[in-house]
This record gives sequence, C-alpha cells and structure tokens, in this order.
Amino acid sequence: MDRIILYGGNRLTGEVNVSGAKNAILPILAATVVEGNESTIFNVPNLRDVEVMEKILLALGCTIKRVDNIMWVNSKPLDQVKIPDELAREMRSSIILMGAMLSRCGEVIISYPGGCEIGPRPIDMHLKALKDLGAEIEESYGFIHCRASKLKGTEIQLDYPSVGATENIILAAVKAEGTTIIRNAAREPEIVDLQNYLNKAGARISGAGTSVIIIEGVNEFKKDVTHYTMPDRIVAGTYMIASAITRGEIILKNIITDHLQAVIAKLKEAGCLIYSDENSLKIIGPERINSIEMVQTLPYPGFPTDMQAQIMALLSIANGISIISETVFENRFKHVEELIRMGANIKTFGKVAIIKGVKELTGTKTTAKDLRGGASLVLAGLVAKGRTEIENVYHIKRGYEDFHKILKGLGANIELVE
Ligand SMILES: CC(=O)N[C@H]1[C@@H](OP(=O)(O)OP(=O)(O)OC[C@H]2O[C@@H](n3ccc(=O)[nH]c3=O)[C@H](O)[C@@H]2O)O[C@H](CO)[C@@H](O)[C@@H]1O
Ligand SMILES: C=C(OP(=O)(O)O)C(=O)O
Repeated sequence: MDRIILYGGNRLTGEVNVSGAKNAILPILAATVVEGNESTIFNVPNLRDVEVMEKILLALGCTIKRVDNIMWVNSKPLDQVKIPDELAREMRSSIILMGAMLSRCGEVIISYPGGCEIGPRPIDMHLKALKDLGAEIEESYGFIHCRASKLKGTEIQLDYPSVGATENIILAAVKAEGTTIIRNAAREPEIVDLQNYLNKAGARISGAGTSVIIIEGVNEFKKDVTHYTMPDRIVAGTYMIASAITRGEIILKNIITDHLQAVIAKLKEAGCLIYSDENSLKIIGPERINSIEMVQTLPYPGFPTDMQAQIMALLSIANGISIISETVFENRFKHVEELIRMGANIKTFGKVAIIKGVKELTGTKTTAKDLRGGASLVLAGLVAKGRTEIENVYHIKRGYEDFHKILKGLGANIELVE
C-alpha cells in the first residue's frame, strides 16, 4: 500500500501551476453524455476520481483519448444505461450521471455512490428533484432505477444549496420540455463551469453562480465542444497553507483569485502576507501563526468545508486558541485524532473543534481517513519534527495531482513509497 514519508522543517519556496478542478471536471465529464457529441477538454487533472469517471464513461460505451491534461470524449457510441456497481461505489460524483443519463437515454441504473466518509451524505434532494422533473424512481437492494419517457421543466426549491443536487437538476433539465427554475441553488464556481460547458454545447442555462438558476430545455445540442477546466481552488488553498505552515514563500499561478477570497481572508487573519492579481498570488507565511477566533465552513462564498482539515493543521501550531465550526457535513473531523497523534491539542464537541495551538508538532505514523484529512496530515508533516508517515495515500490521490512531487519541488523532504 502506498505511503508518504516526510521529514518536516523545510521552508517551502517556489511556484506552483495549479491544476484543473476535480469538482468541475467530474460533473463536466458526466455532462459529456447528455448529447452524442465530441468534447475536447483541456486542463483535465490527473486524479484517481477522474480515472474512475473515465472508466464509467468507457463502460457506458463512450470512446476516450487522453494525452497529458487534454481529454477527448466521444459519447456518440454510448449504448448502456447501467453504471457499473464497483465504479459507482468508488466516488461520490457518480451520482451526477443520474441527471445526465436521464437526459440522454431516459433511463439509468446506478447504485448508491461512494466517496469520502464525512457524514451520511444522503441523496434525498437529488431524488426528489428528479421526481419533480417527471422521473420514476425505484430503489431496491442498494440500486436506484430511474426512468422518464419525457422530463418536464418545473420550479424546484432546494432545502439546502446542495452542489451535487444543483448539478443533477441542471443535467436532467437541459433537454426537458419547458423551463426549470432552481431556487436556493448552490453558488459554487464549479457550477458556473458546468453551465459554461453545457451552454457551449447548445444548452440554455443562466444564473449559475447565483441562487436562482434558469434552464430552458432545448431539443438538440450542437455537436462538438471545446472547454478549458477551471482551476482547482481547493488545491490552490492547500498550497497556500503549505506556504503558511512552513514560513514559506509560494507563488500560485493559473488560479482565479476571486474564488479564494474566503481562504485569503482567514490566512491574512493568521498573519500571512498575500499579494494577488486576478490569476496569481504570492503568500508568505509568518514566523508564528496567529490563532483565528472562528472559522465556520459554509456553502460558497463562505469558507469551504474542503479546506477545513487543512486550516486545522495550520491552526494546530498557532499562537493561541482557535475555533472551527463545520456546518456543511455531519462528521468531517476524522483527521483530528491523527493530528492529535502528531502532538496537536484539539477537542471536538459535535461539529465544533477547539484548537489550542502548540509550539511544535512531532512526526509519527498516521493514516489518511479521507481526501482533505489526508492532505492536512501532509501539511502537518511539513512542519513536524522528525519523520511523519502517512498511510492510505489513495485518498489523497483522489484530489491532488503529483502532490508529493510538487511539494518536493518546493523544497519539502518528502517521498511516496509505492
Ligand atoms: C464532487 C463534488 O463537487 N464534491 C463537493 C460537493 O459534494 P456534494 O455535492 O456531495 O455536497 P452537497 O453540497 O450536496 O452536500 C452538502 C450537505 O447537504 C447534504 N445533502 C446533500 C444532498 C442531499 O440530497 N441531501 C442532503 O442532506 C449533505 O449530506 C451535506 O451535509 O460539495 C461539497 C460541499 O461544498 C464538497 O465538500 C465536495 O467536495
Ligand atoms: C469531499 C470531497 O469530494 P467528494 O464529494 O468527491 O467526496 C472533496 O473534494 O473534498
């Protein structure tokens, strides 16, 4: 099993070209099946989740070619409606294929999705919305069978701005009869990227990035699409913390700085110096991190839950007491026990963590329990005294392209042992 081994203490300096966003490319790849057409997609990150989505598209009958970070998907030959069970269980985003396949084939059979264990992650809002659009849904033995002879546009009020549910509804509604309006839609930038991709294919969607999205159903899409995947704001945020935690000086290129405002604000509070323009930034870590009174995770544009574990690693060496309140997921503190093993002083009370900064973390054997939790252990290891070993690296590979290589290039003493 892969392990990361690192020796902390090095100051990280240099430049990082931030990769394309996992949470944008996954729904876009699902969207490639909506119409039998060809998509050329640039800036596709090399990630385990992307490989799983590729395997699903191949199993459905699509043909795919990939050279480095460019992917060509031809969805014309698609001829299957069942998503292979073992692949659907590998990642959460498989669920987004429900809406896309209903649009394309009027039918899809899929098992309950897998992904990071960060809470129960129900899909009730997805299913309710698809039913509202006219789909019939049968659930048995862990499988979901959705069918719709014709989807009809409707008004959908989401109880919570769920990212996945918003994407599923958009994908189901693009070719429905009439107009669909989503209220209390998720406002994440990745939804804007999905809208941009689909509109290039001929869809008529407006409002992504706001809480009201309007989808006018169209009969036919244009044939081919070329798209450049947006940069990964969570990868960018993770390298910002790598700089902050090591008193480093890192320049990030190929970012959309605006997507990072919530993270920038908190890292400035922690004492970092940040200089930015539209598509790049420089972050300089302070001698000692300031504690932060409160970090509360929220839907975008609030502080992202996908950065919660990483900022916790940073605050574990802050000068003072910090509070983190996780409001998005039920159970996203699995990294806490691992950080404690490294000497952090953290107590959790339900969805709140109180972090009393310590002067020094110490390296030890740890286990990545999920993607961002795994990244937080790497960040802690960068500054911990001595040797840190991290098991279950496959979690980290779900969301970070060449993580150890990039950190090594910045000066970290880090190896991946395969
Ligand atoms: C591939 C992808 O884009 N993943 C992101 C997406 O996940 P995902 O789309 O799964 O996250 P959601 O926004 O749907 O989930 C937010 C909250 O809503 C709840 N919920 C969601 C749907 C539903 O039908 N019922 C329900 O109760 C979830 O359990 C969770 O507590 O957004 C999350 C929140 O920003 C991020 O952490 C994930 O990285
Ligand atoms: C939780 C995450 O991903 P997913 O929704 O794919 O499990 C994440 O990217 O941090």
